[in-house]
Amino acid sequence: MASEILAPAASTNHSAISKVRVVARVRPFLPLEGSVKSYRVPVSCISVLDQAQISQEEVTVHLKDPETSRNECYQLDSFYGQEDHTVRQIFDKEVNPLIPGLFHGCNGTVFAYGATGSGKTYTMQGTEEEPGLMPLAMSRILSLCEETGCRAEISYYEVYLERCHDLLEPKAKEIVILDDKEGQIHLRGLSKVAVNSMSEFRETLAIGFQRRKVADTDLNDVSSRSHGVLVIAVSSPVCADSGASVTGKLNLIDLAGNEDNRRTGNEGIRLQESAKINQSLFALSNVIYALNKNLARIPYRESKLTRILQDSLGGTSRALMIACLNPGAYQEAVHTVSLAARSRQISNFVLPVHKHGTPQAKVDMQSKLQTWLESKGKTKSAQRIGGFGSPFSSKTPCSTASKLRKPLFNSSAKVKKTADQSAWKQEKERSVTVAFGNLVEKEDVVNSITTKDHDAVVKVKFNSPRKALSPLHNNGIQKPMLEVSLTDHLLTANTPKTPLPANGELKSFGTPLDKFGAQVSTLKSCVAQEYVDFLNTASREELVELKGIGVKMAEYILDLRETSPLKSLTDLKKLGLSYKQIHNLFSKAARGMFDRTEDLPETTLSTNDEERRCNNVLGSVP
Ligand SMILES: Nc1ncnc2c1ncn2[C@@H]1O[C@H](COP(=O)(O)OP(=O)(O)OP(=O)(O)O)[C@@H](O)[C@H]1O
Repeated sequence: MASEILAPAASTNHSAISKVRVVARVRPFLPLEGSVKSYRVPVSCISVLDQAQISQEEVTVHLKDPETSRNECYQLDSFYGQEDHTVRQIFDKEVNPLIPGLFHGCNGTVFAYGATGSGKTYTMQGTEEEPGLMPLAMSRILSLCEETGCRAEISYYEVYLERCHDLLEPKAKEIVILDDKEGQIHLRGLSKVAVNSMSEFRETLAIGFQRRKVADTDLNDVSSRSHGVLVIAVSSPVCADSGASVTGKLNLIDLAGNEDNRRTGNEGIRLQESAKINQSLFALSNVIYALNKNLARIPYRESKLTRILQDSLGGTSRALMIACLNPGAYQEAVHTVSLAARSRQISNFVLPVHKHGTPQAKVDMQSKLQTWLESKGKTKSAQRIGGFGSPFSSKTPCSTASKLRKPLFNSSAKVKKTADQSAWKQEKERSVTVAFGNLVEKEDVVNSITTKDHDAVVKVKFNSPRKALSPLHNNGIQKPMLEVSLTDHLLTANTPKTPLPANGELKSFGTPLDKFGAQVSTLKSCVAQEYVDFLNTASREELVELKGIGVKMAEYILDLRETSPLKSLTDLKKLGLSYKQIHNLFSKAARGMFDRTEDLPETTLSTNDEERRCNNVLGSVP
């Protein structure tokens, strides 16, 4: 057994394209369920269309609302119904096959996804009587470690209110999520504990379980308020010849559940937790959507959860998703299974992670991947895999994509840059364009831009379910200035850095009043854009100093602008600031600019003073 496990990766071919495997697990009805709604035996809304399919490679999951008879079908990889009582069955068929790969340096991720109360924690942690996937996996890994002389270490952390906390060795400092140039995720500050036996494992983890945030809600007495992640790392002994060691990691993730707050009865902190949970799960659905649509930019940075799952969705880990289902909750089941079905389309490119990998090996693997993709007619995916998380790429995930995006900004966005704008800023603004591709309400293609850079033609589609910041197409289109009201113009001013029109250009505006109106309008637009630029570059402290932006909003802006810099002041509205707050923010920034003379401290201003003030304002316009 040991020799089979430690055989070189090449001979056992652990490097491969690996689709995310998705299975459904339906928990049984709980004692109180069913009797609440009626006295009849409760009927499950979830079944498999053809029972004979269960042993096949694909199953059709049928969801039917017993009250309205609405129904839907989805294809998944496997199905575990209410009658399959043991988690061991899932372990043997689904998780166990991932374990030998760890000993070759391949990473694996198992994550339980589903609505609150659907049985995620039960499946992952289990109970004393029925161990869950976490202890079952540890037990198997320990027995293989014994045979092979490998070492096992565990880490356990939670993502609570968008912050990562070590649960084995609590610290004041948050754990920092980093990715290396090969796209691998690293957690700075996370402790590791060596584990040699199951009793050590249980003892260590029990403390972590107690520290994890759990609370009583109307839908679950022991509802997880955080995403909990157990990492089991397996390291081979250091090779005497090469000094190399191989480490493979298994992430076992118990996600917090989607919550419908009309039903949870959540208030106060529970509601805040719930908002963060739902936000991160929404980010997860955006990532899955973007991967399925082969979008050039995958919004991993929208939440901590998607950051930690980055390597498992479109990266280099093997991944298993367990869609946990409550048999009495039709709408929740539709939501969970539809996302699960979409996750099945995602491909990862699994390869062993050797601490001392040779460049030659990487090049060979790249050509292998390229050949495979070309044979499948999937060269677009090759670009993505090359760009996101591929160990073949020496560039950061953004760099490949931004190369593709570059011409978009030169030709269609028509952004006028001042000489002092840094390359960093340009890069950020580039990423805005594609980021907005993911932010439009309808799933239909609502806009597409074709542009040329050298010989390549890049077509970017804007087709995502989410609406957030300004869509790109606003960028190049300007309303005639005189038709725009003052506040309208301030809040939508997204023509960056337009210099004031020269007198000659204003002739077409007709009367002197029209000209003046146009100049004022442009001026405001410039100041608004300056302000947006400031918001995109200011430090946390500078943001906090702004009236109306508290610490939380400052941090939210910092987080968000990493991937989707603000395009206009309207974006602040979409971040949750009220119209009045934005107005106050802006008017403070532009104080003095529009004051009437009687508002000023001096009652009279000389022409020179007015000129000077005007020059000051104009001086800020590039
Ligand atoms: N297979 C099962 N057999 C028996 N009881 C189960 C099973 N799965 C779940 N349960 C019970 O259902 C309830 C909800 O399960 P659990 O806490 O695991 O849900 P969850 O999805 O983790 O919820 P949350 O997202 O709120 O944390 C618990 O009381 C649990 O004991």
